[in-house]
Amino acid sequence: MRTGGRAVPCGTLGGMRFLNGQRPATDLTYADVFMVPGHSTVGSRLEVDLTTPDRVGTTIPVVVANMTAISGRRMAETIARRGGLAVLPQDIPVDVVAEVVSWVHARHPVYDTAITLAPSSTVGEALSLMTKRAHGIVVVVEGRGEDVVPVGVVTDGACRGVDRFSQLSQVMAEHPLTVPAGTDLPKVFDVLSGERVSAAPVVEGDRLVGVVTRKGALRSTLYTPAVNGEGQLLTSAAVGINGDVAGKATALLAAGVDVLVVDTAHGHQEKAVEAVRAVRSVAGSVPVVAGNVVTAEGTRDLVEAGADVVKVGVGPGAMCTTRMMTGVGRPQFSAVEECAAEARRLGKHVWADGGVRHPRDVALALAAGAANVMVGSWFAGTYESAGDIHDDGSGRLYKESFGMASARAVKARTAQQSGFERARAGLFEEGISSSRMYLDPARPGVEDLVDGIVAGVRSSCTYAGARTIDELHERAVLGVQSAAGYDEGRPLPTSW
Ligand SMILES: NC(=O)C1=CN([C@@H]2O[C@H](COP(=O)(O)OP(=O)(O)OC[C@H]3O[C@@H](n4cnc5c(N)ncnc54)[C@H](OP(=O)(O)O)[C@@H]3O)[C@@H](O)[C@H]2O)C=CC1
Ligand SMILES: Nc1nc2c(ncn2[C@@H]2O[C@H](COP(=O)(O)O)[C@@H](O)[C@H]2O)c(=O)[nH]1
Ligand SMILES: [K+]
Repeated sequence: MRTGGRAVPCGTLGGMRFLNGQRPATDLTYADVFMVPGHSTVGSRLEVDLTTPDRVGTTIPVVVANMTAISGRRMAETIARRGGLAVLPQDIPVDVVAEVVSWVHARHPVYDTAITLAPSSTVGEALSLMTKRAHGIVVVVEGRGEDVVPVGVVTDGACRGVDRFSQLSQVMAEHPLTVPAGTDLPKVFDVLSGERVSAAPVVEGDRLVGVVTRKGALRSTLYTPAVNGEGQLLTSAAVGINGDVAGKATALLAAGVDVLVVDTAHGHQEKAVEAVRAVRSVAGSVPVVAGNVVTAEGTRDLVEAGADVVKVGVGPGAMCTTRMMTGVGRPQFSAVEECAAEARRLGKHVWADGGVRHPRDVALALAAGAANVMVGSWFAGTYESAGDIHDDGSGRLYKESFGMASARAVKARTAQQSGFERARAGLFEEGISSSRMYLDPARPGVEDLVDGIVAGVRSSCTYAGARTIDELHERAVLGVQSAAGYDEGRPLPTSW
């Protein structure tokens, strides 16, 4: 594609613009801006294709941030099944990453992994495992390993008011409804609805292969899993910029990692640029994502070092104290807009990283030009995040989250160093060590949050008249609003 004799990568004609051409003099963040509807020929939100233009393999623009309290194996499996990607943190030892990656690659692209226990297991064990996943059942099985046969199903309701030491054989529903693998998904939905069960084991012959819920069957008709060339659920892992970067990247590649992320707070430092070069030199065709930066210059340096995707965001994260500690950072909407424009000029892409609290923020990041959006803390308060679940005493469930530059994370990351070095590193904390992320009782699973994001973004696209993420960026018209303007957009749960 050519404009005025200058080669422009596909999808960059136009780009977003400000209402009445009024580009503000100050930098903006998501809450500062709104999108105005434009003439649209997109007749249905289902006509919108949210496949990301960064070609990493995601079919929705959602990447789970590489944070220890959030991104683990269950998050990776669940989010990839719906088309997103979870990045495993740099602090996880390579052998553990290898084990997680091969486990995620072996998951079913349609059916959720079952929580299984033996008939002799206890109600206490079932209750402690039930909150690890959103589907709400434990499948009681006979047999070992991968070859198990379901003999019963236990729900949370069946465990209520029962002694925690009771055996599951005493409380399980025997001869449960099972769904043969491959059954037409609308039919699965109808059968589960007709039988008034929310979830059922899926079997091949007698053998358990997973669990399907009514919502899961519905979702599988709306979402396309993110998979690699072998059809396995997509995986990603982060590598830091210290030590033997090429060696660690090589080990991650040998483990089967599908997308590599070079992760550091200050991506526009020489050490980070060298780390990107080192990773690029061993990565072959595997996409390399690198960050974080907030300027066109930073973007250019990382792209020139070999990044396919540049990660944008300094200081917007919910666990992040960088701006309060240092005064450094940049309001995220403007950071994404500038970096995305530079990356597109170079034929590359950016991920918007941090500060996402509502579906609107994802839509606005894409309008600014991001190809994908990274979400951390918002997903901490879900069944699938890596942390353990707690009750705050009033019955509300929460998970603990912490920043990756917090004293807590630094302590874990520097465990191999001397006490002196660890104490010194701990002085430079730029994140909070403990926060409570409550589960929303109406949306306790990460897929519930993804449903909201995807519904919101599909709708944004039709308001803008866009069928794809590239078109949303090209067609978006943005305005700047006051705090009162933002407030007006909030729903009102009670009268005023
Ligand atoms: N997006 C964001 O706003 C931020 C994200 N984070 C996240 O926290 C985690 C830890 O990252 P990071 O702190 O880079 O740790 P890393 O362990 O990855 O190492 C950072 C390296 O960069 C050097 N460095 C130089 N200047 C800085 C600086 N201003 N801030 C941090 N390091 C600097 C450090 O040296 P030395 O220690 O000797 O100074 C160290 O060698 C990552 O997951 C990162 O993404 C952290 C902060 C901001
Ligand atoms: N300055 C810090 N930034 C951090 C820390 N831990 C994570 N992060 C960044 O935040 C995003 C996720 O943002 P969120 O608003 O969705 O939670 C993550 O990808 C990192 O870039 C930290 O300790 N300090
Ligand atoms: K912050």
